[in-house]
Amino acid sequence: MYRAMTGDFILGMAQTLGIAGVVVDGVIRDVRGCKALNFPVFCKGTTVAPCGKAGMGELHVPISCGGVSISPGDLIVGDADGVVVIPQTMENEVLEKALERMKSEEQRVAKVSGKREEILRCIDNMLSK
Ligand SMILES: O=C([O-])CC(=O)C(=O)O
Ligand SMILES: [Mg+2]
Repeated sequence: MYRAMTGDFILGMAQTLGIAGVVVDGVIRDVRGCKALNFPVFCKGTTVAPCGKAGMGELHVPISCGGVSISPGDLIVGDADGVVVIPQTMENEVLEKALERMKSEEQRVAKVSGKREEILRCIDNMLSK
């Protein structure tokens, strides 16, 4: 069984210290308490097994999390669907593309919203590709 990387006690302290959120390349515990914190936490699952504390760790060094390389200064963005890492050097390019994508999604929804014929045309179009 995997051991927890953290639980509601440690996460509560992180929140109080002003940390914006936590991404764990592993599992956490104390789910009910973690949810009650209303603090962003991303993890692979949950467990009952407590953490095995192992030293101080390091700050401001490149890491690998979930198989993704992350350097100090990179943006970590998460929502209900998951987490992405945006390299600092690509920040503006990714933001620009994300805004374009949001706009085209809005247009796509507006085109079919409440319109049966448009929905059928849209489905035909998607299935013909
Ligand atoms: O397993 C641990 O010691 C971590 C824990 O429960 C917590 O932070 O609440
Ligand atoms: Mg605990």
